[in-house]
Amino acid sequence: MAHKVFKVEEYEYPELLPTFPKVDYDPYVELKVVDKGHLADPEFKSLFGAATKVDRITPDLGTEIEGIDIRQMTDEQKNELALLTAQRGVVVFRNQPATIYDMTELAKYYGPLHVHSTTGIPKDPKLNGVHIVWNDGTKPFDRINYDRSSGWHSDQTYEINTPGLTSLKVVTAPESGGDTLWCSGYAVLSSFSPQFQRYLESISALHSSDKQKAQAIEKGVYIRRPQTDCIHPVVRVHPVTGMKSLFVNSGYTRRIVGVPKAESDAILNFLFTQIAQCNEYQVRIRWGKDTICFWDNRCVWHTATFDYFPMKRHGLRATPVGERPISVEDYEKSTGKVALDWYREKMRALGEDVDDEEANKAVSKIAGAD
Ligand SMILES: O=C(O)CCC(=O)C(=O)O
Ligand SMILES: [Fe+2]
Repeated sequence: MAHKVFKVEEYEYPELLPTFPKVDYDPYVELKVVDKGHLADPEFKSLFGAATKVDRITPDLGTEIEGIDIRQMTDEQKNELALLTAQRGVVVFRNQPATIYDMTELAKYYGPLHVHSTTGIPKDPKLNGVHIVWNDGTKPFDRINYDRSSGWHSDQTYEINTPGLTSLKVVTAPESGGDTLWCSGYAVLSSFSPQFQRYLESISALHSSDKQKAQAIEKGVYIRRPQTDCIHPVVRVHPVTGMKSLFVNSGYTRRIVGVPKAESDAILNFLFTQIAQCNEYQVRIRWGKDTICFWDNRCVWHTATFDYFPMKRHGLRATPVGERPISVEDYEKSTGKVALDWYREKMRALGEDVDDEEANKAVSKIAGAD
């Protein structure tokens, strides 16, 4: 079957299509980033006070806010957005005239921008910190080779400082389809037994850009920074919420370090499957004209949906990096606080209590241990 041809000259945003310049970036070194969420009013008075509607899309993650133009936010509102996204995982704004230049300015408020080493960037060098999502709608989705579980990922976890408060605007959305899903890393972790959580808290994993680089080489794309791999704790603590989040993903996590390969494979496969299957901890957002979604890449995963052939889809992402992932042990040592468990905090907020002893007993009963 002959595929239709995409004509740049007929397209609305030709200047925002991906380019692959032959430039060399320096390798990343660790950056000190202090999260703006620390400065926020926990009651969100500035942000919610100015909003006309605040809707919790699911009980556990995703909030949609109406009545705010993100270009006009005060510093107080920006700080509250950081805290809200750290708590709710995803925050959605509709009808936003903000351009990718506005989104880039806002992202810089939160931290240094991540500059990608292989994916397409707009030709304006001022936008070299922008990641482009682009599907020209000329090729049907490859159903045969698609690895379903590998769709779920968090962004660029092979870096030392991994992305934090990320925003995406789909400037050309298909008429229907092309939704994005997010899943809560806090909630998935808390769904495991206390024993298994303790094990996960004690290990680290290798994250790699290997596959992304190999794909780029296959397409003849120039690699703008040498390959980066990094070892991170499997459970990281969000510095603002103090909550533990599961931090492995099928896109970039290759190996749990220091354990037999069979154990690493079994555990990673189990975790990746859980992420894809926990629909009670997921939210699915339909893009409309001028929708902008913010997510906290430290505590959610995301995946796109390829159901829109032969329509086009074009997204622009602004990505500030956060702190180098903090393990439970380091967090507790450096702050003197106990890292929090999402489910316990949720129950506490509902006036209930959860006893680990009880949970342990329940688990051993199910396992037939007594
Ligand atoms: O296209 C999407 O919905 C998400 C793409 C993505 O993974 C990203 O921009 O990081
Ligand atoms: Fe992504």
